[in-house]
Amino acid sequence: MTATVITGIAELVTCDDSTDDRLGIRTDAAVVVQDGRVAWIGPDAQAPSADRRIDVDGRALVPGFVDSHSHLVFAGDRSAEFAARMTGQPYDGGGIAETVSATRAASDEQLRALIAHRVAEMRAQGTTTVEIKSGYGLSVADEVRALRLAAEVTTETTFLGAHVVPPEWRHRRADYVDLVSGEMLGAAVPYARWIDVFCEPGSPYAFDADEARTVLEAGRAAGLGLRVHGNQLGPGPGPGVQLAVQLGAASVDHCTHLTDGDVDALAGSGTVATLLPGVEFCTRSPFPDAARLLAAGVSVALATDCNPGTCYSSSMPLMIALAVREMGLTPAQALYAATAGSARSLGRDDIGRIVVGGPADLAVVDAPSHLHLAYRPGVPLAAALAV
Ligand SMILES: N=CN[C@@H](CCC(=O)O)C(=O)O
Ligand SMILES: [Zn+2]
Repeated sequence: MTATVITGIAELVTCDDSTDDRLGIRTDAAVVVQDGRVAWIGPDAQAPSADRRIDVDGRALVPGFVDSHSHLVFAGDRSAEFAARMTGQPYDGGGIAETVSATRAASDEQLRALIAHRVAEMRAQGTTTVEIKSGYGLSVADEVRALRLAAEVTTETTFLGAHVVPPEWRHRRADYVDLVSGEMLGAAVPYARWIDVFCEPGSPYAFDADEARTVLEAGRAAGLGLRVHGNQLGPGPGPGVQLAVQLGAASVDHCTHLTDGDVDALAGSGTVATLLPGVEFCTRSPFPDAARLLAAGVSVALATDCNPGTCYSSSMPLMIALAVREMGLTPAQALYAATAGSARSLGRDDIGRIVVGGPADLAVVDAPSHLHLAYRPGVPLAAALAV
């Protein structure tokens, strides 16, 4: 039962919703951690003695980031696809098949090492919870393997057998949808908490609204929570947001192209809009207007979508900076979306906040306030604090 007191905190961001900006900022505070949980928060001058002291020496302490959308289980390299895109090639999801081949060819040990490296990279930038999707296996055995390996590092695992129709099934789409909603789902369920679908009607690779509904309803019947990749490729209305709201999905992710009707539907729902600004950045797409979503009363989350195709970045601070610069969020709104907002998209109220009794998932920012996360883009200020 070792207790640690953290002192020297210039700004403590609790995200306890107690203030107008929802950050619940306290200055001159100290935090005591015992057995991995926050045991006490109070004025620095009244900090109790403890077995161990960490002096953060005038830095900010914020909730560890919650990265609620990632695809970390993959092998291979698509940097050439990125370079081609920067010369004008559009993103259409076709490159996913290349990652599927490389991932199937990798051994468990190779994939485990790749995942561990990426998770460490995230922690080094302040992320303490990560959701990880399958979706580069696309056979029963390869999807189960991806989820089994993901479950070794997180409880937030998502079955994405409906990422794209793999090449060997492209002329039998309906049969692939049956496989995903039947045998593959049954094998995936023991390792998954969520099910997700890439719903994009104009794409030859992704799934239309009817196909996506079939997969999601099967997932729900099997006890999984629902998530949707929706309204990414546009322009033009995509059915992903409407489907997510109709089915009561926890989150619809991307939301790059939204109609007024989509915003209204989200505002009247419990579905979180998870924005992935790294994708717009890396695919040269228009950024969605996050301020418009918040003004309408939509719950907004931020995540990296770390994946080899549309955004190979593991950096939540970069997402915060992009959301402020390109999506109209204030630094406070962006930080909230990257912590408590993202936790909400995972149906979690125990993470993304610093509260007594909650887990000590903490990130230290090498600056006097959270403002520096957006103010100093690309500078490695944030890191998870090992207590
Ligand atoms: N849109 C679908 N899936 C990923 C990209 C996957 C890839 O291109 O490898 C995304 O979230 O952007
Ligand atoms: Zn994704």
